[in-house]
Amino acid sequence: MALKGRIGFAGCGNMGGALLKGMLSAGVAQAPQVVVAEVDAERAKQLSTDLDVATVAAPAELSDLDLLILAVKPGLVARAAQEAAQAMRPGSLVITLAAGLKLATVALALPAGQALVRAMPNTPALVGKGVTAVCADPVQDSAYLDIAREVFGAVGPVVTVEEKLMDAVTALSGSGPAYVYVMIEALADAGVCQGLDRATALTLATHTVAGAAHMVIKTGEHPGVLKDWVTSPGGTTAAGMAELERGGVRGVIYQVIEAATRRGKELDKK
Ligand SMILES: NC(=O)c1ccc[n+]([C@@H]2O[C@H](COP(=O)([O-])OP(=O)(O)OC[C@H]3O[C@@H](n4cnc5c(N)ncnc54)[C@H](OP(=O)(O)O)[C@@H]3O)[C@@H](O)[C@H]2O)c1
Ligand code: PRO
Repeated sequence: MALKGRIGFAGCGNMGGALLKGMLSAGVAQAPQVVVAEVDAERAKQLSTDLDVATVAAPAELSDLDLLILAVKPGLVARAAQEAAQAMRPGSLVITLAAGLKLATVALALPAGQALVRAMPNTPALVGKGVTAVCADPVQDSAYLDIAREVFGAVGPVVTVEEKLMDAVTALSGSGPAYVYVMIEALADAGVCQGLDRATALTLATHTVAGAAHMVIKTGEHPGVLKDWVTSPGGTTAAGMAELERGGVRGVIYQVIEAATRRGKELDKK
């Protein structure tokens, strides 16, 4: 379904840009509805050239918005929200993408009663393969959460969580693509180490990760079952698995998610 009304972005870098491109490609928004406030002049020029959207230099120049997406770094959100607040129409919605920042913290920078949703998307939204968690104050009209689900539904599945779990979401799926890229890079490097040429190794590594993820999605099987399909008794995979376990990869992943979750909580206190 297409969104109605005017949509503004305050900041449109890696995440905002991925979301905007994904929304336009999916047809959930049309370029003439969108105005982007972006302080980076080069980035703004590229957005207007590549996506044909209107741009302004700062959130204070936004006007008449039905939806505002706050997509600046967490430390800049309060200021951008204060500047953009004058642009909001009655009945409008603000969506914050900021890692760590609680709804209550962002609400302090907005007029009393402004509808607000907190979302944690991820950058694969750019190619329509994102995944997003959303949350809102339970006393708020649930229609606003529906609008947010529509926005992010254009670029992948959307889950709704309690706000206390948003830092865990951020650690897992918000930051997660970076961990997977490291995995792809490491698989390719290790293939090169065994004599494969780099391009071949990268193709094999990338499609192995994508294919394995698709198997989980399409078959609905537990990843442990799918792992067993690959692992012949006494075979090559079992030999590799033994090294994975000796290296403590599962434990390291728990620590990674724990550290990133902790960092999310710190961001709200800065
Ligand atoms: N990147 C991700 O994977 C990801 C995933 C989920 C959520 N998020 C969240 O999304 C938000 C944006 O992250 P990002 O990685 O997209 O950051 P980013 O790439 O730095 O993009 C933010 C953009 O906003 C610009 N900007 C800064 N202050 C501004 C202002 N007052 N008005 C208008 N534009 C302004 C920045 O310009 P300058 O560079 O010149 O400052 C930059 O171009 C963060 O809150 C982050 O926690 C990010
Ligand atoms: N990128 C942001 C960060 O690293 C939030 C999730 C992904 O803080």
